[in-house]
Amino acid sequence: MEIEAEGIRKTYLSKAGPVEALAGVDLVVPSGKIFGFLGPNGAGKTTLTRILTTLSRPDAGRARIAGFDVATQAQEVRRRIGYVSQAGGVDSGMSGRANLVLQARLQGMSKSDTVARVGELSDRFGLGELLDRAVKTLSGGQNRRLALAMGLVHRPSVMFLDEPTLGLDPRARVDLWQEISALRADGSTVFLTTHYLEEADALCDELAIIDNGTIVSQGSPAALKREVGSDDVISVTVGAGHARADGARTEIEALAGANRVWWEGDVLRVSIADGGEALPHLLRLLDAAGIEVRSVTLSAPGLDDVFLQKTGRSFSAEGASEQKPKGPDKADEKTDAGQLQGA
Ligand SMILES: Nc1ncnc2c1ncn2[C@@H]1O[C@H](COP(=O)(O)OP(=O)(O)OP(=O)(O)O)[C@@H](O)[C@H]1O
Repeated sequence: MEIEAEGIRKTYLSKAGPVEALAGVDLVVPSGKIFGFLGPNGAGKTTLTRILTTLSRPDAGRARIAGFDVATQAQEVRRRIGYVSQAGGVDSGMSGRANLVLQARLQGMSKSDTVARVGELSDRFGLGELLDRAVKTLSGGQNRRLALAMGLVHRPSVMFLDEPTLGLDPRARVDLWQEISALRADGSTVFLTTHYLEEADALCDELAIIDNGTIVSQGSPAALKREVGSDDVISVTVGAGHARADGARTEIEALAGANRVWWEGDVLRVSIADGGEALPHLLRLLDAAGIEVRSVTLSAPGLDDVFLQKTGRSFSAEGASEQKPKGPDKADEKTDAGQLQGA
């Protein structure tokens, strides 16, 4: 196992009183996988990431990376991990190349190894002439690619990415997903925090969902959705023949796995166990009844259904909306980042 955590607890003391960020977290992450740590804002994702990357100490519990204890063998851990925080750790006044070189030297790499590695990473991330521009002139997506390259300078086997696509437009987000998938193809383990449900679903082999400092569910996205057991919903917008459609209702209700059939205006909805399997049968029934079908959609249960069932609240209502990346001025980020760079 590449990452193991047991009983991790962390409470922050703030002026307003104690904030329990992690209330006993257990995790096991196999190597060579993309592991998603999904939860709404404030759930505890960054706190756990900082503990696993040796930047913060838990109040209780133990964690190991590649078999090394994060508290007592921090140097060993730091050699094996890369961490891209929400702030990115990139100095925006310097060029990308200067950032990469600085990072490599801080990691103790020789000059010749640094030059070779910067060249490799430049090719790999298509950075090219972007490397010689000041970082502040780069787009959000280019900036994230540079931050990812910086995290990879010392060839870590485990990458921690804290909200890697936060604030990016959909195109740049999908580009970055490809880069993250390529890390797995190279054999790295990726631990990724996100509050984007579709990102967790599309990218991760396995997921843990955290809420209020507690893991509420863990498994592959498909297994979590199966566990919830929600039906697919087929929605058919009908044209002429709407009135006649009710004549077919008994047969529609008799379709295998159908649990509920109802109308919303001119849209017929069927809640059914396996929508893909039932869809052709449903369309044949409607056709036989002389009903004009204008459009059809099939929606499968999503991770939002999993969150709803496990917590009793909807994910989107929990502040999981768009937000800006945290700046480097986030509490104790600067001082702690120095620890990792100095490793
Ligand atoms: N330095 C700190 N002092 C006091 N409270 C803190 C501190 N850092 C985090 N917290 C609180 O601990 C809880 C967990 O925060 P954390 O940043 O780990 O959540 P998160 O899941 O990463 O959120 P986000 O998605 O917004 O990044 C929140 O209630 C947060 O306000």
